[in-house]
Amino acid sequence: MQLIDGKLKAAEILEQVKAGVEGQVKADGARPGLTVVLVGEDPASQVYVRNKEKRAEEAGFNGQLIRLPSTTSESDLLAVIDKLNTDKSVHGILVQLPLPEQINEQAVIGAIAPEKDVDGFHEVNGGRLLNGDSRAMVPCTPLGCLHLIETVIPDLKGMHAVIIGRSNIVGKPLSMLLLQKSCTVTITHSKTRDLPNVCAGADILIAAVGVPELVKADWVKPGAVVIDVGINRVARDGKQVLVGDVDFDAVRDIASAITPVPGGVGPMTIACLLSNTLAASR
Ligand SMILES: Nc1nc(=O)c2c([nH]1)NC[C@@H]1CN(c3ccc(C(=O)N[C@@H](CCC(=O)O)C(=O)O)cc3)C=[N+]21
Repeated sequence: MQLIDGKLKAAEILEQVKAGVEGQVKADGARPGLTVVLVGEDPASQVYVRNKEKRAEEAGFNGQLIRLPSTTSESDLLAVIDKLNTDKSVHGILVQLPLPEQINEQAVIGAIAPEKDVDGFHEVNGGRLLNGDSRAMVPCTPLGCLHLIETVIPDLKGMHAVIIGRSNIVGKPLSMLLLQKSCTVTITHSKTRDLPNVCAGADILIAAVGVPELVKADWVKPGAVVIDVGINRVARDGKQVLVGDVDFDAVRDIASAITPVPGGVGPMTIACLLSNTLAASR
């Protein structure tokens, strides 16, 4: 079994992005800028946002974090986004999800200028991805998954990819990326009948449901490539640990290659975010 090292691949991408950022600064004197908007104090969000800031700084971006109280109204948040949309020093805008319940997420995402939507969540970018339009800003986690898959399978033509999870941020966009690479794509979800058996037909199995260690050994075809998008905090022996959606210890000897959690898809998400931001600044 080959361990797919997301940390290493992410570091490679970040080196390239860093060089691109410096090139961009020399070319037009302006440093690419990423603004992250964090509403409320969700502890997991705080960790992610801090990681993003760190990586952005290392890669030479102008990073800005806007913290707003959890009581912020939708119209106040929309006003902040309006300002960022017209600010020429801001090339990428990321509004950390989830948002507090008084705020409509789709309305907020739809208010971001599509060319600054480095998450790729705006409906214009979703539509472009669906159409295979190269102007699409592609969501970071699916893009990171694709890069990791391509490190072990350079030519994806005709491969059967099975995705567990149909979310707007992972399952659906990833299905479009893999279809574009001429995979045969199956999207499964909570109502799928005989899920283990469907998964066992996969050459490439991607788990993105948020159920700790759902995927067991007999769900995996021998030699399959397994990508674990899950990040679940669970208690084990009185300690908090991170586990994925795949039962790693059971599956590792059946798969030909597998991503770990942590150190797999997570670091790739951040690397792709910064690569999207560099592209936005161009
Ligand atoms: N608008 C928006 N865009 C996002 O991209 C977005 C978001 N909202 N909300 C939350 C999720 C989650 N997310 C992660 C990114 C990196 C790691 C990551 O680097 N994880 C490390 C471990 C981190 C740890 O130790 O907790 C790893 O897997 O190795 C995890 C999770 C981005 N998200």
